[in-house]
Amino acid sequence: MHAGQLSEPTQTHQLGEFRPEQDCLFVSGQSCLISRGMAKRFTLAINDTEALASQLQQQLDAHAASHQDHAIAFGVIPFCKQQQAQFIIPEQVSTLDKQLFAQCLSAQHTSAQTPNRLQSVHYKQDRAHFEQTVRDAKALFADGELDKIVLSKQVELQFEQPLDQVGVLAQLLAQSPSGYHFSIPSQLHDAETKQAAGVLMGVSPELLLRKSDGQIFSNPLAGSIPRDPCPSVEAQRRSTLFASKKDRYEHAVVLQDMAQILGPLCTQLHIPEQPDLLSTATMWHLSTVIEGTLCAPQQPAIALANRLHPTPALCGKPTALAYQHIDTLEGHGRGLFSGIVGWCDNQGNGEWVVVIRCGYLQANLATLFAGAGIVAASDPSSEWLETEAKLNTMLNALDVRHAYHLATKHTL
Ligand SMILES: C=C(O[C@H]1C=CC=C(C(=O)O)[C@@H]1O)C(=O)O
Repeated sequence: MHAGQLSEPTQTHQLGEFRPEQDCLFVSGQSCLISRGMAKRFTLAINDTEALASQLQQQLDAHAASHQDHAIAFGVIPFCKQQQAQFIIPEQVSTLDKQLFAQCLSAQHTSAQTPNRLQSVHYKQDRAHFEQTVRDAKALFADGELDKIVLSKQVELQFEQPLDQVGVLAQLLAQSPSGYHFSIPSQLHDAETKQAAGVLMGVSPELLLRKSDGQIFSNPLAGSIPRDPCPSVEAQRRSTLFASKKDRYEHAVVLQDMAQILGPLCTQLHIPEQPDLLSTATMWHLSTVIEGTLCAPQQPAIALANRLHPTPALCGKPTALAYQHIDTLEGHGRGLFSGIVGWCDNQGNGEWVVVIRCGYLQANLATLFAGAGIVAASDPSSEWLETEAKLNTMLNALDVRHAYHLATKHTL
């Protein structure tokens, strides 16, 4: 594997079956990093970045020494710094071309699978509650305490039969040609609590950090508008988003925070003055590509990513205060949602993206997550609609978008 980036795909032969409950997938650009089997599975505390980086290094070095190989770990770091990160060092890792992997997955999926039939929808936080939290947050802005807070909801979708996880992943690949697809076997909290196992699966549009040869890259997103099938409406939405002072502010707060953290760690840091627009299959976002050269090129990617996480794209500003308010306003833990997911190796390389546009899949249950950045100019109803639009990535992949909207008509 070349420093910090997924290497050119090396494997062109038949991949064999991908089993989401035990194999890991991380897609970046045209390459997929795919694991087979678990050599080691462990959790690590994340509230001390130095300790996290050195303990992970020990695990990777031990694996590399016993296998006379280069070692890679896949990991998920939760939103809350008091919880534990989950890591898997696989028995085998390969890189594969994305199109080829998508074809293998579709071929694997041709067996007579029944469609996912939605039985019920349960909001952990319904529309009235969510909009009230936005109003409560706005009162905090008025007091001058906060600049920004990200508020979120979780929706539980119960199905008649166990979910066809391979089918959901195949759909994510087919429907979202860009973005960072991931599928990681994980526990809802951490391996210690022996929670029912599940799979965290989705396609994140947001790169938190990639490290390559002492260079770092990040692509924070903040400020959003849903896409529209009609080209003229779509053009109007793009210009509305680009010109929106509220969205520009939401975005600027993220960049300021990242510049404060990365600036002292870099000999040069390039942050363009104006954002770009980035599209996913369902949303437009304000987007900025950040590039920097590290003062200490040997700093491991995991340490940099854990230092940046959570940015104000997922938490708020000031971070600690926003975090406290999220805890009370949302009223339920986020767990792995709005954490970070990615890979790292024993040479300090790695790539981490934020855990959004995803779901946690367990047997007949899919728990989906969506959040929205709230600033003083936010409108509660528009923010709710933004979170509904963000759910569409997973609703499309589960093939229940229509059924979901019928079931929740009264909330729109
Ligand atoms: C929290 C989410 O999106 C973040 C990433 C991009 C744009 C965002 C926004 O405009 O609010 C959010 O900060 C989500 O998709 O659940």
